[in-house]
Amino acid sequence: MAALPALERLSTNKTFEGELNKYKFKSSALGDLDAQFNLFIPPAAAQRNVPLLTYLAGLTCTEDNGAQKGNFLKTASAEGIAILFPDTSPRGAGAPHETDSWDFGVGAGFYLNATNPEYSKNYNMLTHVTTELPQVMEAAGLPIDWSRQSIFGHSMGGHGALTIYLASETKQYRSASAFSPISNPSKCPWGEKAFNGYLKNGVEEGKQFYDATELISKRTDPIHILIDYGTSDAFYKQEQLLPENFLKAARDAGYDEFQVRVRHHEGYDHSYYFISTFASDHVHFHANFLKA
Ligand SMILES: N[C@@H](CCC(=O)N[C@@H](CS)C(=O)NCC(=O)O)C(=O)O
Repeated sequence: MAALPALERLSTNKTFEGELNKYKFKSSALGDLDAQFNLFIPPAAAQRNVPLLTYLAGLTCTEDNGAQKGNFLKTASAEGIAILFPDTSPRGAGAPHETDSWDFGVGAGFYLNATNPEYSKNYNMLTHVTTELPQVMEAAGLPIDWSRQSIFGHSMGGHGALTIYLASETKQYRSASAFSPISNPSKCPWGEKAFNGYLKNGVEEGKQFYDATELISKRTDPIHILIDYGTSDAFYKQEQLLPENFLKAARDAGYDEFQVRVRHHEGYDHSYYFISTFASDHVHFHANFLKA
């Protein structure tokens, strides 16, 4: 196996008695392009390795949106949980149409591994997030307890968190949560565009491997999922999110509200004002499982 790439630390900021560090490394999952991520380390890491919560951001975002505007760090500091903030796509691949629109290509990797040969060298955010980042961080000796991981995200990142959690046969993550997730991507315009672009067999392939509503129908074991969305979310109204489809599939699969909780909130929209309002609920939710 090739040697793991070194991490270069680009910045460090003390915050809530912990540290937010930004790193860069050469990512083989993303076709040897430079990749960046932020990592919040809570003060408890001075005593012991700490659990890791991975936050996946939405369309047009980078590793900075969640770290700067999510309002997760105060609760993560108090709970003794690290948070990993990956980027949302490869940068600089030069793949066809990757900068033509904001909902495909750069800033819109959809947390899958592309099978269309035009994208498969670079657009492998699934491997980047679930395998490569943990390996690179572990090799760098960062103070993480790798047996304790959970995952959450927003919009496209909510789709990523739910699908990664539900598809995982290795049970890498103990719980998943999402703000305003794209919950049934094979039935909405954002998902159809992504699947038809990145995947050789288009929406059919997406439906099989990367659609939370489809995936939950195939699960029977205990799961832990929390979803929040706002009723004034313009993308919800445009039927890009379809959380009702996911809820119905979860109930049809026999999951009750203790295993799959979907909450709607009057008047809230799709923005980080919504996310930051419910941020601490999500970190506490994951703490229940990460610290069990
Ligand atoms: N650029 C889009 C909006 C994209 C958008 O709302 N992205 C969400 C994720 S789906 C986001 O988090 N944006 C970055 C931010 O609010 O910091 C538009 O013009 O409608």
